[in-house]
Amino acid sequence: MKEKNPWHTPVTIIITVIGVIAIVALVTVAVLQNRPLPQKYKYGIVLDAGSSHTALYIYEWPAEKDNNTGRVEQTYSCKVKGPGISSYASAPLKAGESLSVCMQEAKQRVPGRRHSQTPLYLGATAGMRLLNSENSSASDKVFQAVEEALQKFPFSFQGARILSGQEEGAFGWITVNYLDDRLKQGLETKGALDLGGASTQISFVSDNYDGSESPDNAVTFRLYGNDYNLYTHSFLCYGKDQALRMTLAQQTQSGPGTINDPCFHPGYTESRNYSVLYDSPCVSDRKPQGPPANFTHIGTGDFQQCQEVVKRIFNSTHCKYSQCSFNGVFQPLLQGPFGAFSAYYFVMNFLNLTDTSIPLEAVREKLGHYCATPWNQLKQQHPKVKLKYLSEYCFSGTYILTLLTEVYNFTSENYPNIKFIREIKGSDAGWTLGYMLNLTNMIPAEAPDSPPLPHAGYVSIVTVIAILLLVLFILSLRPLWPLCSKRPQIV
Ligand SMILES: Nc1nc2c(ncn2[C@@H]2O[C@H](COP(=O)(O)OP(=O)(O)OP(=O)(O)O)[C@@H](O)[C@H]2O)c(=O)[nH]1
Repeated sequence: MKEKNPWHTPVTIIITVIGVIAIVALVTVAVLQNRPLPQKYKYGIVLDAGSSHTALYIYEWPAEKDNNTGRVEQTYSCKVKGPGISSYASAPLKAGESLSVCMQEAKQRVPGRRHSQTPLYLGATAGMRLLNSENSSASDKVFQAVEEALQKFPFSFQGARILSGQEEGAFGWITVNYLDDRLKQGLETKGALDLGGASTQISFVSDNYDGSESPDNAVTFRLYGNDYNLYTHSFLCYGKDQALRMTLAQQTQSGPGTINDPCFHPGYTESRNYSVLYDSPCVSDRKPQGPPANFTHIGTGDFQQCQEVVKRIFNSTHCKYSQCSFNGVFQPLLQGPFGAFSAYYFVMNFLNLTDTSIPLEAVREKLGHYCATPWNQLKQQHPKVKLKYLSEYCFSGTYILTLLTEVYNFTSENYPNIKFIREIKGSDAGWTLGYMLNLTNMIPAEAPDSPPLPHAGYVSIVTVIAILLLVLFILSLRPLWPLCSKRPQIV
């Protein structure tokens, strides 16, 4: 008689089939449930209303990562045609109109279904700070016009306001360190050096600064579980355009008809209007009495003399703190790497001086050579560069070098710690990203929970467990094995 194979009993077959189905179902559900969803994005728009011009930035981040950050990226930037909004004090409506081309572009770039949830911010910096201090009603009218213009767009407009110098410095520092992934990882931070048209900011963390000396320069943050005591200062009127006005004011104090300016190239001659030059709160109190309407601005192209003229706009005679940069402003010991952006980058990039491993002496020599280049020769060499920019690079380069080495006290040892940067990982260095991250609460105070397993890791673990279960299941049927392996006996 043929002995029945115990594997062929209906109960065993049913149990085996159910077990296999259960395991397959378990793996399938795990894989499907944890499959990465098609990415959905959110957007934010920030308008940087600077003294020299306005720029629009669009940022994008995966929708489900709101609170986890690390992934916000600039996807688009648009330079508004014309001057900064503070220049429209006498025709405020034009300030609003000037934004429309970039805003229309933003409307195209942000998907329509996201328009109403996309926050739109406008932050104004030193140009509006100066206008507000000089004529607050004119500044209010400019803001009113700008707000009315922005409200016409389908975004979620969150208001237009002037950033304080401290905010501008601190948000620039956040941007640089966020993009460098230094905050999330709790790494040593990078200082931020920002040179605008009307103000300049220096922000860094120093071990010898805890905010007790000169508390006005302190900003404290808790980001991703780490505490930071940031030193920051914004020098109003020390952006490169206003600094140029101040050096010209130094040289025209007695109201001459002609000035020989070492910061401009030999052969450069321009007629300038006294009223236009002194039409800024940075210099208006120094306007000479009864000057002629115009003066002739003649370049002599001498870097060393230019540096002497530039140095005169920094007052280092008084300091009530342990140490100061200038104008009696406290500055702790410089520490760590620095990112220098905005005009620092534009100017040093044009001058081919972004490589900070070049010894300072060689940088001075190069600048000396550049400043001495005749104006006509320079125009021929750079036919496509805006004449205003081209004429000012000698002054701007000298100003930057003087500010960094004579005022902030960078030396040959720590000058190489500076990196001149325009952008980091595709996002412009500047205050706008830090501002948006802050207003949208995208940088948590505490470190986010450790991330779950990556998808592939999760699937592998589930598969291994399923295989183990299958093996265990087979082993559990072991009592049937001897029967199964016994050769059927024929009686
Ligand atoms: N060479 C060059 N200079 C530029 C460029 N864009 C802006 N600048 C100049 O660089 C300086 C700083 O520009 P921004 O960083 O836009 O400064 P801003 O926001 O207008 O000024 P603040 O309100 O003081 O922050 C200004 O003098 C601008 O005229 C550029 O593409 N090339």
